[in-house]
Amino acid sequence: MMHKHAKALTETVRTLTTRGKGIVALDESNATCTARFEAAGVRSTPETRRQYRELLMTAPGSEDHISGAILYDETIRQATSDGVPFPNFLRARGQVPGIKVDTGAKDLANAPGEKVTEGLDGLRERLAEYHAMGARFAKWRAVIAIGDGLPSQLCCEANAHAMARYAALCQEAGIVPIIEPEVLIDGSHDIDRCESVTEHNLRIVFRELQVHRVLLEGAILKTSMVISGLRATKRAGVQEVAKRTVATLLRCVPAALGGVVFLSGGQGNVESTQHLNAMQQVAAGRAPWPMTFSYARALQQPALEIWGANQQCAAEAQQAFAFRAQMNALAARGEYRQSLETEAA
Ligand SMILES: O=P(O)(O)OC[C@H]1O[C@](O)(COP(=O)(O)O)[C@@H](O)[C@@H]1O
Repeated sequence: MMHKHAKALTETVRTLTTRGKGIVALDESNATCTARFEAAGVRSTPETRRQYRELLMTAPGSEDHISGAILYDETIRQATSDGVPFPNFLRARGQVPGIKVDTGAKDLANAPGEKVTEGLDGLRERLAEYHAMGARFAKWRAVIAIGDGLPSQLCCEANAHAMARYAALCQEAGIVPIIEPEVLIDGSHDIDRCESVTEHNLRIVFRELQVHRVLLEGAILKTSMVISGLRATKRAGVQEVAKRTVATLLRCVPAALGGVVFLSGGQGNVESTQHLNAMQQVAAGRAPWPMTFSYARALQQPALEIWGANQQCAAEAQQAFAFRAQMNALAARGEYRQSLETEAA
């Protein structure tokens, strides 16, 4: 069956995964944004959130490295200080505006310690509105926790089902779905455990996408890396993470998929860049889909610290953001070297 929006969807995928560019996630829900602002010493209000997102979106030079930005419902309705709606601003700069459409991960009934992501109610209508505002891609994040006996089959299946329904509705609206099943880094598990959970879960996700007739060419996977738990006694090194992640993706992700992007999930900034670079090198000539970044924290953190300490330092914060975007853009080509971090300083 030819999908009625196949052409538009695959074009959006192509723009988002342009070689040497990646996606910035600016879609923190108000609760997450407030927690990050408070840690940086900033009061979280609609206006401070708008100022901060404007600072990042308008950072000079970042447009060379960023293909699209994921916005939050509040943000997509906001505008630059000159009154240009954010989605219009992005489009004028050649960047694709995107929108987070899930309404958050809630406790999953009968599954203690596990969550299911909500947001399907009214989604068709919300997607039509976002499309009219200029959004051409969307994001939905499910969280899979590793623990004693976790994740359960129930949790993986409930989340995959919801994600597939979300993806099908997005494509019906001419919007590229980013499907983000995040295997959380929290815990003391080793990399073997992360690999088997990631593999098991990805198989369920792609089976469900197929059941719901999702056009793989018009969809993007946003995944966590195969990595040791944060509290693991012996954490795997950069090369190991790269090899395991690429091997797992090659095993589970159909070749027809439009692209694979990574979340940073609590890794350090430089660490996230190193991992992307190493994965690109490991995958060279083997991966059938483009791979790039879709980081929130790993792109924003230095900028937020500068701006949080002194809101007069907006230009410096912008430089810090554009710099991380540049480092990750190099990593997306497999051309990053850690010495570039200090050379620039
Ligand atoms: O506020 P939420 O919905 O919990 O989302 C948290 C963040 O997680 C992400 O999916 C991934 O971000 P990180 O790269 O910081 O892990 C972002 O897109 C999003 O802003």
